[in-house]
Amino acid sequence: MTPFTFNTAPSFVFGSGSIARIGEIAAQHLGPRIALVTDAGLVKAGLLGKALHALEEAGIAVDVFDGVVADPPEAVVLAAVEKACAFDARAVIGFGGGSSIDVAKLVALLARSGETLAEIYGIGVAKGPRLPLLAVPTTAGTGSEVTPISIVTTGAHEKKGVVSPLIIPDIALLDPDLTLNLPPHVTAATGIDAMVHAIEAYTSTSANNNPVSKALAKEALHLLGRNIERAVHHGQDGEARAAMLLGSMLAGQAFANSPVAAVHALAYPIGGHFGVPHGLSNALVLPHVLRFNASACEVAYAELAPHAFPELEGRASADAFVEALATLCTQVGLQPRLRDVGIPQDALPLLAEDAMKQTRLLVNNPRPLSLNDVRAIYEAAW
Ligand SMILES: NC(=O)c1ccc[n+]([C@@H]2O[C@H](COP(=O)([O-])OP(=O)(O)OC[C@H]3O[C@@H](n4cnc5c(N)ncnc54)[C@H](O)[C@@H]3O)[C@@H](O)[C@H]2O)c1
Ligand SMILES: [Fe+2]
Repeated sequence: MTPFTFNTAPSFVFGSGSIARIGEIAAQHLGPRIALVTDAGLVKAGLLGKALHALEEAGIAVDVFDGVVADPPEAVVLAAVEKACAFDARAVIGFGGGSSIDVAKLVALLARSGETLAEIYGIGVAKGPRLPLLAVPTTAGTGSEVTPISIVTTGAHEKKGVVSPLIIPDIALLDPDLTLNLPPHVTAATGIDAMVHAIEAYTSTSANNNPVSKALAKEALHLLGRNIERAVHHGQDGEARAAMLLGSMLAGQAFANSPVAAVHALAYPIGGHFGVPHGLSNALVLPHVLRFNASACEVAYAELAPHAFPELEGRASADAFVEALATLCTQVGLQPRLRDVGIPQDALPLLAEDAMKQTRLLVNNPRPLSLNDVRAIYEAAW
């Protein structure tokens, strides 16, 4: 067996109602002075109330930064770091979707290490140390609570990653109740993102693709594929929400160690230039990238098919898997074409050029892509 390394968050707490334990957990692991990073939508939705109450009960001083926006730009990260430093925070909580958790990771790092954001982009560049960090996901999508990744949008509309084991949270607190009121469209987009993490981790050509990631990817698809429609159409279904949250975390663990590839490389420019949510960006290119990859993934896609789609048991093939995914994206209400989200056809060459800059992801794709291939995929997706 090929040697490999597997890193994940050292501890996580999972369960309905577990947010009530945040005070006790923070007191034990984070200490009495915490910067909490979130977005205003979550505050408005009243999602923070229980957590803040529990933290207060535990005698913890909390400074809330609620300025995170989707696909967070650099300025938001810098503002959050500044606020945490002014408060003299000794630990950080990221509370929200991938955007809030990604910003929190960088706050924990930059507020302690003195490094600048500009100098830590890339794989394994950050030096640390960082402040203790707890992640509380409120979407079932990115798996950011267990990944070594933080994605930031630069001034040039490019989505850049800070990738380092240093920013894997110390603890993740996963309470599916927090996701019960997630709107259907966000549930759908984030759920498809999680499925893409599992698929791309499974077929990643990374030298560190490994049997643990593969096992996690299959289990993740099992949970996500069987529950995404229920979660979208019956948002208050606690069992479906729990399965989605667990599935997204398992997919996160999988791709944290066997990194994602061309679906993400082609999705990022869509988010960077047109503000299309990350999961929807993935869904828009997913069937087209997988059709391109299919000749190199006949076996792998056929292996995954019955995990995500029980109806494909006994008649699984790469083609059936790809078409079932395309159908699923429309069944959960996601727009099928780039034109449906307002992307003009003359923007496709720019998107293709930017996608080619995502070399850290493209190197993991099971079939190599040229600029012409990427253009053709965007054309097919338009
Ligand atoms: N770090 C990683 O490993 C990783 C992996 C994939 C994607 N990402 C990044 O994560 C970001 C996307 O994160 P996301 O898809 O979780 O979305 P998000 O954090 O951008 O949130 C999307 C929207 O959903 C709302 N929302 C979140 N939780 C809610 C809830 N429980 N109830 C009601 N509304 C809620 C938010 O207020 C926001 O408006 C992108 O920047 C993407 O590039 C990171
Ligand atoms: Fe993703």
